[in-house]
Amino acid sequence: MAHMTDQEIATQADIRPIEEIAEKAGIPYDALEMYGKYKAKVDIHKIQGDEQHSKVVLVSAMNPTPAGEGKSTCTVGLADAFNKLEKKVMVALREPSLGPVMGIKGGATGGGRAQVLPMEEINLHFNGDLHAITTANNALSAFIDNHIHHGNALDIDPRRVTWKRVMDMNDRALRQVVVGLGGVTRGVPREDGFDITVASEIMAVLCLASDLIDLKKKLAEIVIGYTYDREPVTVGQLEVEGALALLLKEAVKPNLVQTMEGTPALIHGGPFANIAHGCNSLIATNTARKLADIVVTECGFGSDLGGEKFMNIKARKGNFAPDALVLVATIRALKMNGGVAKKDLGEANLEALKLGIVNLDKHIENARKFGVEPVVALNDFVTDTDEERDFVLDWCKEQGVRVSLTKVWEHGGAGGTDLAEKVLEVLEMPQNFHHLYEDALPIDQKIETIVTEVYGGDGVIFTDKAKKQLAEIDRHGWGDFPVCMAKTQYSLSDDPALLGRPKGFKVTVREVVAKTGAGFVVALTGDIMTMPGLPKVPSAVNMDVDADGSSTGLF
Ligand SMILES: Nc1ncnc2c1ncn2[C@@H]1O[C@H](COP(=O)(O)OP(=O)(O)O)[C@@H](O)[C@H]1O
Ligand SMILES: O=COP(=O)(O)O
Repeated sequence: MAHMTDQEIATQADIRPIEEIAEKAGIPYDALEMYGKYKAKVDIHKIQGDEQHSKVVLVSAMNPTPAGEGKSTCTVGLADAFNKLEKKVMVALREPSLGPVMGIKGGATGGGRAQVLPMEEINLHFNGDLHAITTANNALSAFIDNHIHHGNALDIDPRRVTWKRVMDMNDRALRQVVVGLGGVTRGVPREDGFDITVASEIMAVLCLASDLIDLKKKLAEIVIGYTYDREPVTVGQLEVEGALALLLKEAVKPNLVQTMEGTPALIHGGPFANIAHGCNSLIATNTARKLADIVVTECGFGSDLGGEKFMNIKARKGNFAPDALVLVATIRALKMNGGVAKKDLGEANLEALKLGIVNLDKHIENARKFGVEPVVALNDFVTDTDEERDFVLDWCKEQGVRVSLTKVWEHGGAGGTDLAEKVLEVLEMPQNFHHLYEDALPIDQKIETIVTEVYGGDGVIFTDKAKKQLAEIDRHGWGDFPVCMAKTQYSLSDDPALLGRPKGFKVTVREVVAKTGAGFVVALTGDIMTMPGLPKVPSAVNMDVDADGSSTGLF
């Protein structure tokens, strides 16, 4: 299998009609809205069940290499392992963005023998949710500029429109643009810019809404900018929340697909975890909780990003708690955190491993800060050496943390049964989950808490701009919102070059932006960008499609 690509493996897999998968999941046929033979959307109002009976296993990771350490792969493989152990299990994943697909990161459907199917369709347009979110976001931009053009009754200051256009592609050329050029018939000139769709507040609102009506309520509460008197202007004041909800009425339904071993999977919502909250939707997770005894779900990048935001944002707003946390680690990521250059990560290097393991140590500590017991999944690469594997396994045992040499990429569910057994031990333990901070803590202190407790930093430097924005947030009464940190995924700090377990650093917060529809405040740190750029040689150059529609190069 080593010579086969993920796409080749997925294409050769035995895929079942989606009705069979729905039946296995306990989803009634009349709740399905078919999207071809192998995909469907689910009408959640036709799903019965008690969410509280389900156990939630969250899959996070250590700080990753640019390729990713196998969270999606281990999420799928662990669920397949539970399936092999005859547990009633479902997977809840985020859906891919075309930015990383065409760029460098790849898709979000797992890998090897631990993938969700149909991989090509999921990684390209899937059921159209990302396009619907892009359209709703940009329709709002059009409504804003149209309002300003036609008399501006709400007195919107064109210099203070905070709502940005989006595109689901990495395009640095669109980070800053000017719209409304060409004279009086073409609108009012103003600066604008594009974010990538997965950083849109529309995405965040869709992921945190409980249903379509709640979505519409959250949409109405989005602040799109400020008046000349610095007062916030909302979507509700533009009276377009109904139109936006209409554009999203299909996208708000979760998508049912399957793993290569026939385990039911709900894929819905796809915010990145470095620039957004990095968790799939509450609708999908709660639907899975109603249907399955165990839900395996993932969050982006490491415990410092997706993990922290799952605990402090998604679990808080969803009023539930994770029952176990799987920390995916790889020998290659440990070596990178021990100072090995990316090009040399394939070479055995025990010394670097000993240095880099401090990064994993911090992520184990982070899990326990939330009162959630971690299980380390050492995601095994065929290039790893026994000496390296043994060092990590022995180290974990010395630290008193459960660890499993996980081979789901190579063997599917059969490669994850040891991991599943260890997770089951944790699921038997009493739940001790707690948030890191209470709602009433001021925003700046929430940020300080995250930086010192989760990142291991010494404190926060707020720019003058951020300080002014904090004061405005307090003035408008948004201080109770949780915080969504926008930070590099490579380092615990805001400096991507600081690997391992940096100490004595401060994080610089350059901007603090209230997302009043989603109900959180985004703190932009370091040089993080909300519109990524493409690499010099994007993955796109390896892609092709022939006359019968069969594609190549989708990793
Ligand atoms: N154990 C493994 N051996 C080889 N390749 C792997 C392994 N685990 C993951 N991969 C590959 O690494 C890439 C990233 O995996 P993915 O699960 O998407 O990571 P993440 O979700 O953490 O970003 C995928 O191409 C996948 O096939
Ligand atoms: O938001 C980032 O998610 P991954 O860790 O799955 O790339």
